[in-house]
Amino acid sequence: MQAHAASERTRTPAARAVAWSDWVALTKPRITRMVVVTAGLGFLMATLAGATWTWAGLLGTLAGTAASCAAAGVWNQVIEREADARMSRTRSRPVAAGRVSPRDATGFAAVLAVLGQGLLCTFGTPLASALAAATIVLYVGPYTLLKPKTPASLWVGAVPGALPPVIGFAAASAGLAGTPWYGATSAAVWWVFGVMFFWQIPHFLAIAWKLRDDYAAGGLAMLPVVDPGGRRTGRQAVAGAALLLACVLTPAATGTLAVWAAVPCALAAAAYLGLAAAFAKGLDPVATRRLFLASLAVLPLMLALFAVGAL
Ligand code: HEM
Ligand SMILES: CC(C)=CCC/C(C)=C/CC/C(C)=C/COP(=O)(O)OP(=O)(O)O
Repeated sequence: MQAHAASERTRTPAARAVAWSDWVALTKPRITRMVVVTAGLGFLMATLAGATWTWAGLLGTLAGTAASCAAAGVWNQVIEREADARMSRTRSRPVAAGRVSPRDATGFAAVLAVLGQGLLCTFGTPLASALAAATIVLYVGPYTLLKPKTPASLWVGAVPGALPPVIGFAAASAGLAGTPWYGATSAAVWWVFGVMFFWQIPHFLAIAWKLRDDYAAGGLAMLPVVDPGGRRTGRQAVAGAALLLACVLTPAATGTLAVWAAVPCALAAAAYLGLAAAFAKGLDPVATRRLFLASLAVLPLMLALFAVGAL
């Protein structure tokens, strides 16, 4: 019995069959789900602008985006395995915990990336595939590599975080270029990019402030780790929320977003800004939690309003 237990402990990850749950966990299913929803929103915006709707186009695009996002998440876990192993939130991840070898995970990511690009080229457009490839590169390259070095990684990571609606739009918009709708709706999609980009700043700073000890243990230079007093963290959260509000007011003023959609959107952004200001002032657990929870509520509301209110 003891000999058996010892041999269990000394088995390498490669020698043991990987459990299905670990393949699934490697794909970061929660972030992949959000990415699929926001890519679907971009696809919907293109079809509302007159692009041809097909189920094959939609499902192929969503599957291709999901596979691309999963590939990015798997590669990220290979690169960050040592940091992940030091943080309580991430130490049970499959590569960090040694249940999947970096080599197997890298192979899995490559298969997912090729599958994703194939699906996007076949059921979407080459432009959508190129944008997804660029999203993977930005996330796995600059963002992941900058995390241990500088808090500016957040502003870099917000780019791949905001690109999925643009990918969905590009996948559905074949044949749409040149039509009167195309220019207006593609402008609206870039405002959606802006909304998602700036929304992430308070979203993440609230999380990182709460988890600052964990990020410090992982050796990641998130803003709350290098700014223990929290002044810069609070200021950047307020700046992100203020720029988010500008991403609602500007398209409303230029006629890209209908006023009936812009009003509730602006109210949501203003409430988010108020909560970011309260967070910056107190930096207490209640204000931090409120800002995080508000981030989860305002994003779906604003994205839905942009999808139906874009002119
Ligand atoms: C720089 C970009 C981002 C970073 C660093 C980030 C980081 C995180 C982290 C660490 C959590 C876990 C919080 C916890 O365990 O308490 C989280 C939660 C969450 N994030 Fe983000 N996030 C980013 C972008 C996004 C984007 C683009 C979306 C949606 C499209 C999103 C949606 C969510 C949601 C819904 C949750 C709560 C539920 C869950 O954990 O899945 N995040 N985020
Ligand atoms: C279509 C496609 C390729 C989409 C990929 C987009 C993508 C992965 C966006 C994620 C945004 C982001 C920076 C999340 C945090 O990652 P993190 O590494 O800080 O999270 P962690 O701390 O949980 O590891």
